[in-house]
Amino acid sequence: MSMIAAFYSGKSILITGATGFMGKVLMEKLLRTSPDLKVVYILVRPKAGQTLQQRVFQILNSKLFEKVKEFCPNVHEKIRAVSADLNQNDFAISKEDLQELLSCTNIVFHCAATVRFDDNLRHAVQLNVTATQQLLLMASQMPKLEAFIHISTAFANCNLKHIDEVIYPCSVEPKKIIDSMEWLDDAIIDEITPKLIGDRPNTYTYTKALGEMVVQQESENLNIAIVRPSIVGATWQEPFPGWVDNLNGPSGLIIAAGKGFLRSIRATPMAVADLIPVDTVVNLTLAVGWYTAVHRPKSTLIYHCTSGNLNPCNWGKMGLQVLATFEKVPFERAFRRPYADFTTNNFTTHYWNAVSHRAPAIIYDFYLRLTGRKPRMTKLMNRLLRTISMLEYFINRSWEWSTYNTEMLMSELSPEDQRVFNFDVRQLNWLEYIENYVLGVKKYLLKEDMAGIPEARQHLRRLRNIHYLFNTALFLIVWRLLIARSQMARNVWFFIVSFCYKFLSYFRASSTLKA
Ligand SMILES: CCCCCCCCCCCCCCCCCCCCCCCC(=O)SCCNC(=O)CCNC(=O)[C@H](O)C(C)(C)COP(=O)(O)OP(=O)(O)OC[C@H]1O[C@@H](n2cnc3c(N)ncnc32)[C@H](O)[C@@H]1OP(=O)(O)O
Ligand SMILES: NC(=O)C1=CN([C@@H]2O[C@H](COP(=O)(O)OP(=O)(O)OC[C@H]3O[C@@H](n4cnc5c(N)ncnc54)[C@H](OP(=O)(O)O)[C@@H]3O)[C@@H](O)[C@H]2O)C=CC1
Repeated sequence: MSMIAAFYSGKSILITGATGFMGKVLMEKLLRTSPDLKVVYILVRPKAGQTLQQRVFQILNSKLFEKVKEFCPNVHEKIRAVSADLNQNDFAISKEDLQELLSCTNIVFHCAATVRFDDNLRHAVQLNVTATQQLLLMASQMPKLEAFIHISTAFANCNLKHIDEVIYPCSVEPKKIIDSMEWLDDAIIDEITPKLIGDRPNTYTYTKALGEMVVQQESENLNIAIVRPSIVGATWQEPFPGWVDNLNGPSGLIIAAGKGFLRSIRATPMAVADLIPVDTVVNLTLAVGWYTAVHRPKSTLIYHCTSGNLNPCNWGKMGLQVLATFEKVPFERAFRRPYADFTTNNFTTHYWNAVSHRAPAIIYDFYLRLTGRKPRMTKLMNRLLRTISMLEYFINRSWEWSTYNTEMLMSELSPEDQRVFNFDVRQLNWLEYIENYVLGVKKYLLKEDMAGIPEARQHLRRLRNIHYLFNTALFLIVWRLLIARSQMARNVWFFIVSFCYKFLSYFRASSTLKA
């Protein structure tokens, strides 16, 4: 019997960010392994014209939740969606809901965050710092609370090269930042943002670091732990391999490469690709929840959920495997045949951006205009290049994360728990994982049917022929122009033609002699 699964039975669990990538997998695993839990409260906001109920209904009826329904047929009854917006004061939760949350919650998993790299500081602070502070305040009023688990990121301190499982202070106190957001106007905030974030690449990593400091300040009153995942990718094993439902991290770029838009990217092939499957993160998070509640460690423990020091894979190996998988399972309706390469300096990056990204987009838009359609490729390509520029920081560096606490926790688990809540990334076979990831992107993100593969192959063959035709035509045009304008080109041309003629004559003569 799993001790962790038994621990969550009968418990009331509060999850923020349950509609997000990680939150959904967390909720699924909890319900599947502990179908006797009392209730899962999820803080949800209405979004994109959908009510809370519609959002929850959509999630529970998705492919991800198919398996859980076998273990927990009354899954709908176990979930209680509470209307809440973490951008609002007191989360705009109704008094009755708040009362119920405060009096019943046993465990809190705080996953909600803005993960956008380009968010303005005000919004990132509101969600990643102020909302964390408010949630901790709520937690301090929960008499039955056993553990509060905060999800941070391994990149919160990406300005350092070696990162330990400790909280590193930021130069300005989070309380001061929160206060200043109240009275500073947007223009001034934008101006001071680069100074505040310092040598971090974006507001996301900075505000996640501030969020950790807020957690630390509350750690005397509460039983808290922090989980720091690195780049969270598709599921490895559970509930099935390859599940992914958003474009964050590598997923968006896998699509861009598979559809033939992405041709080159500035990346360091030998840099460690510190990817971690989402189900591994969830297993560790649930184990941390159990350990924190049952063992009540004296201080706030931080757990790195990373792969680099235990089972490293680099971007070069990952990129090659992604491309190899496109050969087996091509994506449908590609713009060009999938092929991409890494560049390593500014000059080649700009060159290939112009030649392989911008020029084909301009040509295609010209073709769209000619055929009376609206041009769209240049806009799409600009967006892709902007996305790449935001991710480049993470694919050109390597970090070392110590995993002492995570390994300690692994050794504390029973063999059954090590199996059910497996977070031992040493068992991960990267080539298999990446292949399943690409397949998952095709099936669950692009919603493409495997039956369409022959048609996709046929489409790629057509693209190859167009490519050859285009190159030949381009060569002939350039050559014709050169011959018309330069004596030297004419001389070279006559030399090649006479050489070919002599070679053919010799070949013909020698074959006649042999006969
Ligand atoms: C040797 C052989 C070489 C072979 C090479 C082969 C290449 C194969 C691919 C290899 C993959 C390499 C992958 C490297 C990836 C590295 C990732 C590093 C991530 C570090 C994570 C740090 C850990 C964390 O804690 S953060 C959590 C993760 N967060 C993110 O990833 C957020 C990133 N996204 C953003 O910040 C924004 O979305 C942004 C700024 C990128 C774009 O903002 P914008 O306002 O322009 O767009 P959106 O409104 O968001 O969306 C517009 C449009 O674009 C689509 N889209 C969104 N994100 C992505 C994306 N990442 N990639 C592609 N497309 C994206 C979105 O759906 C929208 O589409 P619409 O159709 O308009 O709706
Ligand atoms: N994905 C990754 O690569 C990594 C993620 N992390 C951390 O993991 C956690 C989960 O990330 P992930 O699942 O990928 O992120 P997602 O963007 O998929 O999910 C974010 C969640 O936060 C919720 N949220 C955002 N704003 C609000 C709001 N104003 N009110 C209520 N809820 C809100 C979203 O709700 P809604 O659906 O309504 O938008 C969503 O449920 C985050 O803390 C992130 O920092 C750490 C390392 C890497």
